[in-house]
Amino acid sequence: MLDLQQVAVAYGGHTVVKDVSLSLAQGQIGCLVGPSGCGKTTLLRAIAGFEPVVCGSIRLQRQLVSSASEQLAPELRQVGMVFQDFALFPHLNVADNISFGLLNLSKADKASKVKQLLQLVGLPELGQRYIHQLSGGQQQRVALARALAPQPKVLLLDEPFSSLDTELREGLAREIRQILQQLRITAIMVTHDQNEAFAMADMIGVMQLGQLQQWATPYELYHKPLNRFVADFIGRGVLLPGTMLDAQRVQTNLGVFTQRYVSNVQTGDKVDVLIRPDDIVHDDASGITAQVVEKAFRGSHILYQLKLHSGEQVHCLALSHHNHAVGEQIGIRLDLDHLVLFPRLS
Ligand SMILES: Nc1ncnc2c1ncn2[C@@H]1O[C@H](COP(=O)(O)OP(=O)(O)OP(=O)(O)O)[C@@H](O)[C@H]1O
Repeated sequence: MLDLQQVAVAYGGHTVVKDVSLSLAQGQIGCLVGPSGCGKTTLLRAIAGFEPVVCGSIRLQRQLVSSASEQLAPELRQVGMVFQDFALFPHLNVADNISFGLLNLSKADKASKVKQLLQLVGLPELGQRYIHQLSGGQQQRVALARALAPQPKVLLLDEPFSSLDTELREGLAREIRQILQQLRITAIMVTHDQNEAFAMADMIGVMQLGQLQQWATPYELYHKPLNRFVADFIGRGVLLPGTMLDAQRVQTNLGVFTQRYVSNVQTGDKVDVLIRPDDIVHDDASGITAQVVEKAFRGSHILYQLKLHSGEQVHCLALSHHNHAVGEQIGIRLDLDHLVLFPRLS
């Protein structure tokens, strides 16, 4: 449906997006994450047709829309956009904002379409309100309805929730996912927030310095990061030093761990083992202890930052009735479902 092959985009001869290949099937939602300046918005703008590609190709429903020699104008791509600042018209009411892009429709058809869209985004009563009379979350729903009105082939969302409260974001991301799934709209969203990406995406792309490091399902990305950058970027992972005892067992300061599959490592190799907060279980009966350095209450859980006796620090997600003070030693054990290892960079 949406297919990018080896896309490169440059500003004034300086390449800021390099060799990006990804694809989404009809109705799938993709998210792009990565540090500031890594090229996420530029890639989105290239898909929309606002930036030309210097290499590679972009296809929408098999139609070539961008290549080094061809460039379909943005207005001919049938791409919808939702922006961070909503970009709604303050002098128009909600209904008129939504119907703004609906050309060639009778007044009655426009009204019926607007009614249907307001229903879809959960604002059936608010058509006559002005934008300043809406909350941030409601404004973003209107922006979504406006982008969906012309029935775009693909919807692009550029940090659509970043000006909203944290508590609102994840809920709205899930809700918008349901709306898009209901319509089987293919969408791609840029975000800074991993939780938002996890709530929204079928596929997530992690970008670094203009390159796509991994394009995978949220599960795969979390559990099988392809490289250190992805492991480090996604999900509060810590890389704990270890030494391979043989091709499957690794010795660390938290004990010996066995991997089910033989990977590309040999006896004696120095490696780093990826440890996520949910891999470390708080266990009073364990002989291994660590000191609480910091704690963050998360309602049902507490996220502890712990210092091992060797000095390394790890995170531990414990049930919140296990409430310990900073400075206390607590028992821990490692409960790893599978090992993610990277050869140590010396
Ligand atoms: N119009 C422009 N002209 C020149 N360089 C630009 C332009 N827009 C962006 N850049 C540069 O291109 C690179 C990628 O920018 P881009 O906005 O795509 O990153 P991003 O990942 O979306 O960042 P952020 O998360 O901060 O929004 C950056 O180095 C940026 O400075």
